Amino acid sequence: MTRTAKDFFAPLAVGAPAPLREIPARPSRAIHFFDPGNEKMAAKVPDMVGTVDVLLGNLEDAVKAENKEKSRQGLVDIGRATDFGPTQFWTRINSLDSPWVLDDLTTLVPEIGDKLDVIMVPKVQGAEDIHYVDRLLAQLEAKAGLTRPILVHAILETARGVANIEEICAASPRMQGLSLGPADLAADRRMKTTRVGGGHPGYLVRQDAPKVGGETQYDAERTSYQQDLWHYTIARMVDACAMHGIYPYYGPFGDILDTVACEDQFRNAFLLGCVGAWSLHPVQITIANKVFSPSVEDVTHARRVITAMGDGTGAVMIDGKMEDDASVKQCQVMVALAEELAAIDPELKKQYAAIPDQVEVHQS
Ligand SMILES: CC(=O)SCCNC(=O)CCNC(=O)[C@H](O)C(C)(C)COP(=O)(O)OP(=O)(O)OC[C@H]1O[C@@H](n2cnc3c(N)ncnc32)[C@H](O)[C@@H]1OP(=O)(O)O
Ligand SMILES: O=CC(=O)O
Ligand SMILES: [Mg+2]
Repeated sequence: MTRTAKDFFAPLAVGAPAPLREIPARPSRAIHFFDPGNEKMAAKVPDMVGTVDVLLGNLEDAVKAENKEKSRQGLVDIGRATDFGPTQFWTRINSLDSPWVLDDLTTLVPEIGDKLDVIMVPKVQGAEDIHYVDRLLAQLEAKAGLTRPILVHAILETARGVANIEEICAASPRMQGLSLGPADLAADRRMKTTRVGGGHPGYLVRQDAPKVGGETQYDAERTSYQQDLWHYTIARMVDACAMHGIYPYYGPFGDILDTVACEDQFRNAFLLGCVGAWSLHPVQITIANKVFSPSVEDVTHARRVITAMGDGTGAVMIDGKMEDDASVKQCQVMVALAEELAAIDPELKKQYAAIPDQVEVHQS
């Protein structure tokens, strides 16, 4: 028999901390990946605290098999030595079918479980994977005497994971969010690409061939438009996360030097409802912080609409556009995010604080 609603919020091991009833909305515009076993990267971590919303010590793909233990120990050392202040501290453990994951969890929880906010689980296929991690974490938390539950984030990077997205989101009160993993997902789906995220010049639609004198000119110059390979999956992920009160993220963008296309990909995700993206290189932190913070123009407009709409019902005209109960709700989302970010980002706080409140409206 499945667990009842009441059981859902009971700890899965005697002495484990009580599950959270709501996942806190903490800023996480960039989830910055570093290899804790790479001395050069690890040395930069203390100075990155406060400059990025999430620092994630990666133990999975991108860490060579022969370095798995070194990276795990590096993460323990960093976790013990670092005061993370306002920055969240996450890790990505090895996949559940790997020989390393059990040692990842049984080492990290007792050693630095009090510092870890979220554990990212790769290649999640269905609810059974989350149930396994959920119970094991409860046992380890109880043994370690932790007082706050470690949250779980799943990477959506298999076709089965996408098909089971709803049950994954609903599998545990620990579920914090989902990230799109476009590289593994492309391989698992047998997509014919060789990239880590981003678009593809071959995935396009072309303008119809023009007709001249009744003859269709198939050889004529025609405009073509590159399409977004990831639109379907991101949109699905956003809906599933919103429905379950957890947070969606775009994942990696592997073309580090193409900061322009990275910004576009991140912005598409932001507009569709994602709260952040992965950063693989320090240059991508700046991009994510910019893109996933509402612009001053958007916050200015949102505040004007909220002020004009009073109790939030009815319809008004602002700058020639109709605003009503539905658009004011979008504006509330924008302003709530701006306030949340202003609380941790002094520069944004200054920019948003300078926005005037006056608005001219015509009541309809
Ligand atoms: C599909 C997936 O699973 S994606 C997630 C897994 N992948 C990752 O986590 C990749 C993380 N990033 C990296 O490994 C590296 O950034 C690479 C390999 C992409 C590029 O590394 P480099 O060639 O060293 O980049 P570059 O020369 O520009 O680095 C400049 C400096 O930034 C440092 N740096 C690079 N990436 C990072 C990082 N993610 N975090 C902290 N420091 C970094 C470098 O060590 C270097 O330091 P130095 O100035 O002291 O020499
Ligand atoms: O882990 C991320 C991916 O794209 O694969
Ligand atoms: Mg992957």
